[in-house]
Amino acid sequence: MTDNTTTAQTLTKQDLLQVVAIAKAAGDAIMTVYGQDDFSVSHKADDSPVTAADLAAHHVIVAALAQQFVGIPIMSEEAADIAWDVRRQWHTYWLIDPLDGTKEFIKRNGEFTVNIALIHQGVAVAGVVYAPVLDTYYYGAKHLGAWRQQAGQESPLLGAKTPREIPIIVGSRSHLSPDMAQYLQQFGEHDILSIGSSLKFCMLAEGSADLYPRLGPTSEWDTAAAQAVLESAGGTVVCYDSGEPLTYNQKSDILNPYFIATAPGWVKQQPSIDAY
Ligand SMILES: Nc1ncnc2c1ncn2[C@@H]1O[C@H](COP(=O)(O)O)[C@@H](OP(=O)(O)O)[C@H]1O
Ligand SMILES: [Mg+2]
Repeated sequence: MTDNTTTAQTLTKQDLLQVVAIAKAAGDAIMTVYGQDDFSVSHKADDSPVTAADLAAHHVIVAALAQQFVGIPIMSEEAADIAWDVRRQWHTYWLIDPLDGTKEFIKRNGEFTVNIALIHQGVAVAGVVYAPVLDTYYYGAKHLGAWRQQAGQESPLLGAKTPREIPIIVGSRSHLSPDMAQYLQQFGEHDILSIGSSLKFCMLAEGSADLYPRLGPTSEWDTAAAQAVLESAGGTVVCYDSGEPLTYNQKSDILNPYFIATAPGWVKQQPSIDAY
């Protein structure tokens, strides 16, 4: 695919694997910084941390996407100052978070990801999530399906085989909101797993967790790629207030509303009669 007539509908599996290769190149750039004894951390205007790794990955991705998918606009967390009047005209664009989970990167716990999403008419239609330390790729497109690749082996993402008796709920390692505890009261017995970055969506897609309620702030680039993967695997991501799918580029504000992500096949268990 080499021209700007490309739309989400014509993205092929080969195109998707090209984006996987771009994510790998960005991951390599991140790992060069990760391997250094000391790297400096600065803070952006919103006080979120940024490192040389975020910027290196950003440059790798932007250069490669611009070369391989000519004419498709790009928005990155590290180059987000694009006027709403400009980007509201975009029907198709790349939305990237070169390093999601910067706090986890700084803590060196491996729970960070490279995220590249293709947005078409407000919908995250394709995405690649790469966790370099875990050597794991998650990728998918709505019209193609979703896959995980580990140690060079690709397998389809299908969620959990049967609903679990005790659901596994995932939350942020670094940003657990007070609203979350209240929300969780509606569930009976459940297990909670904390993990950084967009890996939470991927855990739903691969069936290692069931529910990801995000009752706290995220930006559109934090969620787009992983939402595309999860929905391509059969899961859902809906706004907490409206129950409508989480969308992109529909408002000038880049912050997402609260949302609930569910694994493929998730069915909320009704409280058993013993609970009364
Ligand atoms: N107050 C806030 N406003 C906007 N985004 C926030 C935020 N607090 C956390 N986030 C987002 O949450 C992401 C990390 O998610 P998690 O806590 O699930 O690991 C961060 O991504 P970055 O690491 O790319 O900055 C950041 O964008
Ligand atoms: Mg992020």
